[in-house]
Amino acid sequence: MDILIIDDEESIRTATRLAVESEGHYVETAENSKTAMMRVREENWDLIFLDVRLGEEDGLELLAKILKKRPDQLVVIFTAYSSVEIAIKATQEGAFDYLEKPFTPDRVRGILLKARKALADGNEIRTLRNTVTELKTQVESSGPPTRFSSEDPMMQGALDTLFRAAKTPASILLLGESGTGKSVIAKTIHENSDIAQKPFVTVSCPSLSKQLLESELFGHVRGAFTGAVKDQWGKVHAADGGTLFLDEIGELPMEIQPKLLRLLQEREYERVGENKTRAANVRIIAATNRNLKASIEKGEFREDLYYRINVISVELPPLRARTGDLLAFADDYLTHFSKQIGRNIKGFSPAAREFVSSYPWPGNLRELRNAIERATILARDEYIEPQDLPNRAAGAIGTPGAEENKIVPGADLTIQELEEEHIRRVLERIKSQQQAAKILGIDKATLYRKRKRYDIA
Ligand SMILES: Nc1ncnc2c1ncn2[C@@H]1O[C@H](COP(=O)(O)OP(=O)(O)OP(=O)(O)O)[C@@H](O)[C@H]1O
Repeated sequence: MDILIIDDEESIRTATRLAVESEGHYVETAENSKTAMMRVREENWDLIFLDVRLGEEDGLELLAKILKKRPDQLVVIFTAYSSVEIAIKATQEGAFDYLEKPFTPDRVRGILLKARKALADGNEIRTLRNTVTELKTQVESSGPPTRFSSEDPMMQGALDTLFRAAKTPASILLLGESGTGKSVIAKTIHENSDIAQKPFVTVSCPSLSKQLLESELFGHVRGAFTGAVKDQWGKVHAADGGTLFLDEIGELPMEIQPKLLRLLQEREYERVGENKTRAANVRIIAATNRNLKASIEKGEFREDLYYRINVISVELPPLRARTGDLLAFADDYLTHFSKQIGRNIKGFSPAAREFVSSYPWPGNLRELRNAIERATILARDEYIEPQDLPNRAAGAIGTPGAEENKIVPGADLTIQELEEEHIRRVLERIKSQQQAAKILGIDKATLYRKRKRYDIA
């Protein structure tokens, strides 16, 4: 584990360092809260030991700051013998455990074991969360029928290229705004390929930490990192002979990019913590809503990797540019959802049709689909009316009933509605996901999950 010891007394720093290092962990120390916070901001620490009294400074105040920055951080508080109240207060305020001074190496060992277990459990929970996201995506895609015809020349060209490329082993890069159907197309390309009988495996690049993502892709061996309690194969192995779909590849951390490049160039990879080189036999389809050329310029994406995945690249136009297709999608969704919930909705009123055609649908097909599903449930009559469509859409074209102004703290809103609207507005203003996540006080992976949950483009 990587461990930070924060104490103003040199003797305690040294004693703890020796006890921890003798167990094979990496240790750094800090003697005041300023240095400590700097290291907390810069690095991920598996465990932090923190003295409750840091000279003139209050260790509990520092605890609060650390947990604000990193809510899942494990912090063990050093307390003086018999100050039980402080130990209780610290654990109530989020400390993982406490250690009474003077302590024995055995007690430190006990805490290290407990921390290792907690980290392993945390990793498992994160992996499970990711699996749930995947399953949700699968359930979502088993919804309404998919339509692969278009009135729009750009979309026709894109579909033509994709269906021709499907039969070849070439890597494909799908570009387009969120919700334009990149994941659905990736699956369809696989189903129309010669390897359709083999697995189709998705990796969501932003939804995991760098370390978990690397292990998710390539697998790991026992002991490769904290929480790697047994050998595990990755998704490259799971997709053997089939297609590996890298969703949101623009979010792939720089450190993993050379490994993906090697996978594409040499068809080789290694599991994390192992030297044995393994052969990879997968076809890669990647998708992103980012401008990868701009990412290259900013030094966030490798140019050589870009050229490797860009063999066949296809841009899916946003829904607002496919006006000729809008109503066809809306009708498909309506037919599907009214059948699903057993309602006999005959169609859209002329005003609702006008509405659907003129709203820009920034969340693209995903937003349209959700709006129609909701309208099918809410419709009072046999025809969908504008007021059955979401308020956001209504507000956008100035229809009475717009409720934009009701989105204020203290109004009749659920916390979720408030959160959704806040995230939406920050993202409308701030284009960089990194910066938006910073403003919102969450990490990029959490922002990604929330965007998916609320269908925010
Ligand atoms: N060809 C299609 N026909 C009908 N509906 C579609 C089609 N493609 C996508 N959709 C609908 O839009 C939803 C979003 O599609 P998808 O997840 O593929 O978008 P995406 O571009 O991958 O989004 P993101 O960038 O956010 O991952 C799907 O769940 C589906 O309901």
